[in-house]
Amino acid sequence: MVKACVCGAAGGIGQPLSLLLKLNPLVTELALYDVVNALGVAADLSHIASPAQVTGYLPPDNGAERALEGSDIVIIPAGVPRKPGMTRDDLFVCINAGICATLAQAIATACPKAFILVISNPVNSTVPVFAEVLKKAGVFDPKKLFGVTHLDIVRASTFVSAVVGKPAEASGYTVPVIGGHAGVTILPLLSQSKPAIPSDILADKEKRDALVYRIQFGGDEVVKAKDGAGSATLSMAQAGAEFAKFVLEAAFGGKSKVVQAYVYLGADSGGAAVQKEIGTELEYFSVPIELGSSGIEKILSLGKLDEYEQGLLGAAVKELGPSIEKGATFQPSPPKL
Ligand SMILES: NC(=O)C1=CN([C@@H]2O[C@H](COP(=O)(O)OP(=O)(O)OC[C@H]3O[C@@H](n4cnc5c(N)ncnc54)[C@H](O)[C@@H]3O)[C@@H](O)[C@H]2O)C=CC1
Ligand SMILES: O=C([O-])CC(=O)C(=O)O
Repeated sequence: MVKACVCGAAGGIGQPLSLLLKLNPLVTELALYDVVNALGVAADLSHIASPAQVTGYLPPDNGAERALEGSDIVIIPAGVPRKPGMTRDDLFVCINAGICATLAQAIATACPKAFILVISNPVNSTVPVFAEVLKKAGVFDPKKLFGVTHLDIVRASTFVSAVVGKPAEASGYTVPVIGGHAGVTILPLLSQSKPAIPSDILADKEKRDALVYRIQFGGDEVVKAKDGAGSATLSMAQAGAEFAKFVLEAAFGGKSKVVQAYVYLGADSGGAAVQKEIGTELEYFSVPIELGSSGIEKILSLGKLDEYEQGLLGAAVKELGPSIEKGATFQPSPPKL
């Protein structure tokens, strides 16, 4: 029996993400929480013939806590998306930090042992918000908190295939992406791609710059194309559902998996060795992790970065420091649920 809860389930990401979770055979109970339309989305999905029993919850009568109660995994795409001209950082002050703090508090009360997958932006700061609220409540488990950066990995794979000139499905490029989830903090390790990217592409600075830029600013490409109607929703839903599947298969299906996610590297996390590789004691970074039955089984080495990637690392670290600080020091005056 596996209970999944989606917070922000009626939104652009929330709806297709909930659909994909409804289709995941490991999920037997799916609770959908939102401040609007959660009951409608739940009724709609409940007509699909798959194992998960779907229920919807709105804020009245502690709806968030009732939705979260006993959840094994919570996936959070609640909050406001970007419009053209905005950075992800603008969303923090806007409202998302407060929403995240409120939901973290509800999780601490209702399902403190759940795996927590944070999609709400800016991930570089919202994950520290979650960690701080959970720490204060005495229930923080660094092995179970993930900033979802999986869309960057999905994009890297797709864009590399396009440059190499092979269909994405057939070529199956897997490119590790480390760092954070905003602009230059997104650090694709093209030199570690499997299969390897042809060396003439990596050696061509202009081609490599363009490829790296597209991966780092893929989110902006969608924000611009949607022209005021939000940011990536469908690709994010697919990436979020895939990442959730990896976590669930490792926890409940006996299948361990190595992926990258934005995780806590501070005290007692097992992150000291990777902090040495990064060259600073940043408390959060997207790093390769081995998933197992209790979440992060092991934080793994970044592997060898080539000279080009070493150059990108400096810029990523410089921007991440203040973003983490902002999240970690956020003083919640949460909106009413
Ligand atoms: N991590 C990543 O790679 C990505 C993150 N995002 C982020 O995901 C978030 C959601 O994006 P969209 O789904 O496009 O936005 P959306 O506006 O379509 O949906 C957000 C949903 O959250 C709900 N919501 C607002 N306050 C809430 C609260 N206190 N509790 C529960 N639900 C609440 C809204 O009612 C809405 O249904 C944004 O912050 C966006 O920037 C988007 C794409 C990729
Ligand atoms: O760009 C945005 O605001 C949404 C996002 O995080 C992405 O698409 O990577």
